[in-house]
Amino acid sequence: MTNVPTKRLNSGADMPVIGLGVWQVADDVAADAVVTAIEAGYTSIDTAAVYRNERGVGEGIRRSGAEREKLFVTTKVWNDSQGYDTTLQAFDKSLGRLGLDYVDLYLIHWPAASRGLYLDTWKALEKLKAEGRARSIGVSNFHIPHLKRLFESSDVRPALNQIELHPGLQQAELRAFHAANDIATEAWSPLQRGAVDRSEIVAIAAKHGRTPAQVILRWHVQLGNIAIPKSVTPSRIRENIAVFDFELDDADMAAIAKLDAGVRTGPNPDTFA
Ligand SMILES: NC(=O)C1=CN([C@@H]2O[C@H](COP(=O)(O)OP(=O)(O)OC[C@H]3O[C@@H](n4cnc5c(N)ncnc54)[C@H](OP(=O)(O)O)[C@@H]3O)[C@@H](O)[C@H]2O)C=CC1
Ligand SMILES: O=C(O)C(=O)[C@@H](O)[C@H](O)C(=O)CO
Repeated sequence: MTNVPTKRLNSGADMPVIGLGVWQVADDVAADAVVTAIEAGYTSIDTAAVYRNERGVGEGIRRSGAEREKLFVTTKVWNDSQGYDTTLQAFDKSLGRLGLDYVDLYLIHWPAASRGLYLDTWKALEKLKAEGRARSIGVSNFHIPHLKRLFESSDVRPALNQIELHPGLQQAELRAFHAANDIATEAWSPLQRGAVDRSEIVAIAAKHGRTPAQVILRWHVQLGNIAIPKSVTPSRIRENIAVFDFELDDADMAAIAKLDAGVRTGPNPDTFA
């Protein structure tokens, strides 16, 4: 069983640097994946209302027998629930589906700026944090102007920003902004949706006797990112956290830095609503 190191968030919470993602996973499969992951040593699970598998995640948590306090559960408010009252209602529904009485992290899933509601949504998250029902609060897919607007309207900084981030989209400017403002960077699609077999990555993997996915996840860890690789394959679930007993050297890190192509696999946060 692997022990996953944690990162201290500005909320004071310690978040595992690798967690399990469950986008596009049905309830029953999610439950099995969560059990496998917890048995392998994961304590962090990333879901969202829009994934429609919060019930499965909750079921997996209960089936695993893990103590609630040892787990770190993240969920997110979807775009069509943005707004103060609607976010509070969406949160209650998420908690009900998960079968939990708090989450460790609640995120605004997308800024959806054209809806003009993310500042109101943030106020709702502040209330949930004050009540202890969301132990940390944060955002996802926010760009620097979205974050600056949030800073102007609130003294509570997001604990993290969950963004698309992988070797093909390295987000240097946004990561530097996070670092300067004590916001952790969390990488979604950290494996570029499974496109791990680039020749440069394969060569580094061969050098270390590791898999390409492990090289990419180790790269995230060494950059200081939190990563949430998704897998429903038990061997891969285990593989993806076995990255704490080797190190990439400067040449490896430089070779991966060169793979940045600014290419998104997902929507553009400036326009997605
Ligand atoms: N905030 C946001 O807007 C978003 C958040 N997310 C979150 O991030 C998580 C991860 O992102 P996601 O888009 O799922 O993509 P990932 O980059 O995690 O890639 C997942 C794909 O990689 C495959 N895979 C997993 N491990 C390995 C491995 N060791 N070797 C080879 N292939 C592997 C999986 O296959 P298999 O399962 O068959 O093993 C799956 O096809 C999501 O599940 C979700 O929790 C994702 C998108 C947007
Ligand atoms: O998976 C998520 O968390 C997302 O928000 C995205 O997948 C998003 O829903 C999308 O890609 C829509 O095409």
